[in-house]
Amino acid sequence: MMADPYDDVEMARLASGLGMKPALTSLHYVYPMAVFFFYAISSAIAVCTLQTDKPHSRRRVIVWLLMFSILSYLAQLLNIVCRSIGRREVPSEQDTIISLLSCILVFGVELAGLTADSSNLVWHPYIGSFVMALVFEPILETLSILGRSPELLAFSELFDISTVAARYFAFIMALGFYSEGIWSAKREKGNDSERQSLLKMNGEANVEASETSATQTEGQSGYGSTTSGTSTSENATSENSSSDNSTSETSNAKKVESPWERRQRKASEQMEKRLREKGNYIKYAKSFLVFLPYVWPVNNRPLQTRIFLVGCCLLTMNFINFLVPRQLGIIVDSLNGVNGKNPWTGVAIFAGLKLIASEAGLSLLRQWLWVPVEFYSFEAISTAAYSHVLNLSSDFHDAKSSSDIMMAIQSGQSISNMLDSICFQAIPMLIDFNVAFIYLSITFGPYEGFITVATASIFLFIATRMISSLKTARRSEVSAYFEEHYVRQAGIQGWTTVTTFNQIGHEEQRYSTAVKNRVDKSKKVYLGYILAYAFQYLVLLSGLLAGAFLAVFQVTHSKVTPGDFTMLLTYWAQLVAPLTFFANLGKTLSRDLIQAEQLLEIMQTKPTIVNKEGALPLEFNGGHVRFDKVCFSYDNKKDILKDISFTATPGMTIAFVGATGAGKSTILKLLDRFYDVTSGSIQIDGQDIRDVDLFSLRGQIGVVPQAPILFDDTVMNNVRYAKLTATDEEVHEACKAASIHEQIMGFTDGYHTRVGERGLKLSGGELQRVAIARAILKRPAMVLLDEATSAVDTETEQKIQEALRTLCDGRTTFIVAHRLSTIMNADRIVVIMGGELVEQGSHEELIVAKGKYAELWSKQIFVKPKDKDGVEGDKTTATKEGQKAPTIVNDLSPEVTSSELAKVNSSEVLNTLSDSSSQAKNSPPSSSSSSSKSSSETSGSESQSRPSSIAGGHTNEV
Ligand SMILES: Nc1ncnc2c1ncn2[C@@H]1O[C@H](COP(=O)(O)OP(=O)(O)OP(=O)(O)O)[C@@H](O)[C@H]1O
Repeated sequence: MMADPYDDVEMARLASGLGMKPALTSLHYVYPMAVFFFYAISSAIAVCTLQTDKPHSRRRVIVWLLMFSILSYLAQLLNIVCRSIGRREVPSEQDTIISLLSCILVFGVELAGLTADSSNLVWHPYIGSFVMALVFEPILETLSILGRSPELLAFSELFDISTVAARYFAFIMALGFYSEGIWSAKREKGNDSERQSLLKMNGEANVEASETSATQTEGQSGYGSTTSGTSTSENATSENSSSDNSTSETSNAKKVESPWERRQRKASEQMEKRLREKGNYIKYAKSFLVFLPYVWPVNNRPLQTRIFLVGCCLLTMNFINFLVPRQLGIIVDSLNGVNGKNPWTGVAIFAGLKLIASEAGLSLLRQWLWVPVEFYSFEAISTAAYSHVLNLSSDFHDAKSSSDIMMAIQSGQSISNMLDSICFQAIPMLIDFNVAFIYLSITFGPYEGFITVATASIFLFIATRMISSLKTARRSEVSAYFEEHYVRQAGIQGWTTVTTFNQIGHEEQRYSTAVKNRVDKSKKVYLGYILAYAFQYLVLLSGLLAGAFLAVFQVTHSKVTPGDFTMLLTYWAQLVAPLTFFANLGKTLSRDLIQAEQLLEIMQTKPTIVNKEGALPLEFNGGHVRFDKVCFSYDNKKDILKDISFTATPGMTIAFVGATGAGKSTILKLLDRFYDVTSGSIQIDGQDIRDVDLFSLRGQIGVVPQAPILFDDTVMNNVRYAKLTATDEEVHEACKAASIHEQIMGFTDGYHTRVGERGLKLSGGELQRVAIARAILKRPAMVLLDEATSAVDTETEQKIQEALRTLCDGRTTFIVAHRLSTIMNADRIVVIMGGELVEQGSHEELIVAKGKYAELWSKQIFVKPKDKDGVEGDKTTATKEGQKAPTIVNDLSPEVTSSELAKVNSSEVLNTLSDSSSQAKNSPPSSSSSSSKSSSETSGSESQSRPSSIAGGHTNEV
């Protein structure tokens, strides 16, 4: 009679006789694990180092071959099951079954990776796995055959051997097709472009094209498209990435982009750009080390100790998470009398463990320890970001919208979030999961361990796929949400316009459409999530059922106790949270990363206007200002100022006249060092302003801007902003000097009246006088007035002129002005045209010179005197060349106008001044200084009848 071929004793004898059984068993476990680790690690490295491969023309065939290999493992498994059913016993080849199941899982994961729609797939993790299979499979099969007696070969063994051989062949074919695809790609590369375009008409090439277009479509979505690191890296280093980006920009340009979409797209593009620059994720992540001093409490021992204790709490929590289900099992066993333990003691221990694991136990302690650390990093990041932004220069603030900057500063929170996700959730959950896997494998055997890992893998795979499939829907929902927000905000902010134009109905309609759109999108996303969660829980349930069936089988065969079964169920319930968390981790991390990226960009921006090392404070000595061949460009492309040279002696008033956009305000900004000159230099009392301490320079200069901006605070605090230590009396005095005191006292709450956002509740004239009061309170050594009286009527202007007289008295003053009354009383008038200084001199000198200024001035005097009602003439006058002429407003009264006219016509004046006219036109710096000297002398003599050069009280004077 033939011996039972599957007699365990016989098998053990044969195998152990050959010493191969233990080796075979180990290899059964080692093989799938080795393939899995190789695949996981090499894929992770490929993602981190932004590796990509070109689209492979044989990908589809390789997918089919891999699918065949997976089926072959399944066939082997079925073979074992059938054999066991035939023998009416439980399969004894536990290691073989686990190995086959694991291979199905590992190669199944690879199959999913191969079929994922990514054209720039990195191939070496797959090819390496196939090679490993080619190495392991023959060894395993040989050991397995050697372990059997040759005479015992039955049909099932022959089937097994032929299945392995077929699979072996499939792996070889897969490698062959891979190499063939690489070679043909190389050959095609050598072909001319004409032939390549013809080839693209073929089926395979079309697949390639469609795959590429799929990637492009993903790239086109641009903003927020980096939820998966893989896709980011793929897009980032794709050969076509630049064209992708341009396509993306074109497509984005076509549709109207909301500010939110723009922000997201830019952040995403910025992240991709930096990734490309850095070359891999590791270097990219390293750039975030700039935040380390804000996150890690350097030199703060108490906080460092707290962090250490938090780490201990987390580890203890892991241990408790393991003890709780185990204790429940012990209680059940003690109730059943299995372990002979006292159930009361068991319950008391259980209660203690639950208390420690609860929100009132370790969790409370951990949070209590962590709160100061969390607030430390929040405080450190926020203040550092705010201070950094305030210290950045004008070029940065010109280029960024304030809302973008504010959003970026707030995103400091996302750095804490990222750390929180990784340190307090991801790492502890990973530990929990591994402990569960090991403990369940030990208690219930490797099948249970396999079920745990398989369920987790399938769950994570399905969850991440579902989340990414909902990405587009979610994105359009957020867009719709912001659209709704903008429509609502626009309606409320622009309420006056809406009401004035009688468009309330239109706005209501617009808003209801936006809300409906958002609700529709939200419903779609909501349903998607419900379905996704249902599916994920089905997977978990299947795993739980499989595990439970196995455990019940083992309980009924007395291999484990009912308590172990209870422990298993409790453990499973505990594992759901980590799995759900990991499924969402990629999404939350990439969102936080994009936000942190915005802050990183700002933190890496360096101010362009900085103090030179060892810069000394400005030594002010009267205020002798010299512009020496100053050239300037905002963008280093278009010249705004060209070779500007002039000097101002202490106490002099210089007025700048010129067409709008000529560069007048720019001159004032250069003087206050908001920007540095491109070439040439600006000196104050012989010191180059780039060499002196920036704050000491600005401390000496008082500015009254064209459109002053006030804080939404009281009048008192707004004026006091110029000198925070000023007393109420000093503020009152400054306001009196600015002729605004009486008006302020007339406000409902006097000096404690709030001025509204940006000073909205004040009139233009009030606003400018408050700004002048501020400048007076500062008591600057030099004054810059940028159209300080542009927004006011004549009466107010007179009051402002009085205020300015107080401010400018004895101080070197630079004025950008459009009013004749202001300009003609200046000691020096500088005419700027298209960024060039075309002439300079006093009013009389320029009239005699008959240049641009005289032309303009006479036009205003002759053609457009102020009418009786006080209506001003046109602000701009077109020149013959069609250019914008210097803007001067004739604000002189008819009486003054006629006396000025008489002055012009008086040959006496002309004769008197004709000598100096030659010096006026285009005077070089040296002559300019002499001219300025003569001017200052003139103004000095004039100042006897005119106390201050600027104010002078033109009505009296003329
Ligand atoms: N921050 C900036 N960035 C880039 N270009 C700028 C910036 N500020 C001004 N410009 C450009 O520089 C030129 C000169 O501007 P500036 O404000 O000095 O003119 P202006 O003579 O004072 O005009 P206006 O009389 O209208 O105030 C203009 O063409 C303007 O568009």
